Order: sequence, then C-alpha cells, then structure tokens
Amino acid sequence: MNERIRQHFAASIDTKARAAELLATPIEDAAKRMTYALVGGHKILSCGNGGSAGDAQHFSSEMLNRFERERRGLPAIALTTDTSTLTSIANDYSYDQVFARQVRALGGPGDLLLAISTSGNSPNVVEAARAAHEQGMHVIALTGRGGGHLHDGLAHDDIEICVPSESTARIQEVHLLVIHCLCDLIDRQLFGEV
Ligand SMILES: O=C(CO)[C@@H](O)[C@H](O)[C@H](O)[C@H](O)COP(=O)(O)O
Ligand SMILES: [Zn+2]
Repeated sequence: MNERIRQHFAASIDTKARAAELLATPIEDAAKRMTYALVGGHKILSCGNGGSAGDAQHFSSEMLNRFERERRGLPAIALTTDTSTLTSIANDYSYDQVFARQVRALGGPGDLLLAISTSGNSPNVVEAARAAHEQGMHVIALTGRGGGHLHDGLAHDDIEICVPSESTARIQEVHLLVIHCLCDLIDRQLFGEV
C-alpha cells in the first residue's frame, strides 16, 4: 500500500512538471484576460461536474472572499451551487442545459466563463461554452485528454489550458494548481506584488 501511495505522488509530480513546461504561457494569458475583465467591471462565471464542480467553487470562493492576502472581494459566480436552479433546469429541459441557461441569464459581453472538464466532453460544459459565445463572452477552458468537444467548440480568441494527461485524477490535481496560479497572478496584477 505504501508503494501504491508513492506511485500516486510520483505520477502527480510528473504530470505537474510536464504541465509547468507546456502550460505556463496559457496560464499567464488566462490570468491577464481575467484581470482585464475584472478591471473593466466584468465577472467570471465558472462551471464543471463532480470534482470540477468543486474546482469551479474553489475558484469563485477565492475570488469572492480572498486568496492569500487581504483585499476586496472580486466578482465571480460558480454555476454549480444553486440546487433549485440546477434541478429545475435539469427537470424542465435537460441536464445538458444546467449551466448554459444560467450563462444566458447572468452573462454578458466582457464577462468570462471558466469551463472545467477533465475530458472536455461533458455536454453541459460544452453547452455552457456555446452559450457564453452567444452572450459575447470569452471562454477559459481547463481541460485534459486533448480537450475533447470543448476544445473543438472554442473560438480562436478563447484560451485553453489542457493538462497533458489521460487520468482524471491527475488532470484534476493540475487544475487545482492552475486555479491557485490564476488567483495569485490576478492578485499581483490588481493589487501589486507583496
Ligand atoms: O472527481 C472525479 C473523479 O476524480 C469525478 O467526480 C468526476 O469529476 C466526474 O466523474 C465528472 O462527471 C467528470 O466530468 P469531466 O471532468 O469529464 O467533465
Ligand atoms: Zn476527483
């Protein structure tokens, strides 16, 4: 069992090391895009399923509350939290629409969608990206496994941060690190270096 645990740690470290080489530039681009949106008075919507729903909420809480320093809250909404809204959309329309309908209601030009899917193939995340485009929003996609259908649906000026792995767990572990990088870079751009 001890060896199995060491294998998990080694695989996670290896994936993070490869991701650092490949993803530093798109992470920087995403942080600049998010900062630009926030300076312009816009907000960041986030969505995902399962562990990625947790990541969407992790991001929004670090925006709305704070990350590592004292600062004012920043506007972000996770679309994964309101069970009345989620269940009614799923019941009346379909689960594929649970994020898209919220994006159409809450999103506008200049806002951003942080779309999180390890496979890139969750239909409700793909539909959310489509709705974001309709609303004049840009998408920042956290993906893995080549990006799947979410990758295929991105516009040329969206940003994809695609983890070089086929393992959902390893991809999620890098997504959380990416989210913390984004929070740190946003804080440094908005509030200065400490
Ligand atoms: O956390 C995990 C697995 O580590 C699961 O809850 C996982 O997030 C769920 O199976 C999701 O439905 C997977 O969706 P996606 O990442 O492919 O979009
Ligand atoms: Zn997980």
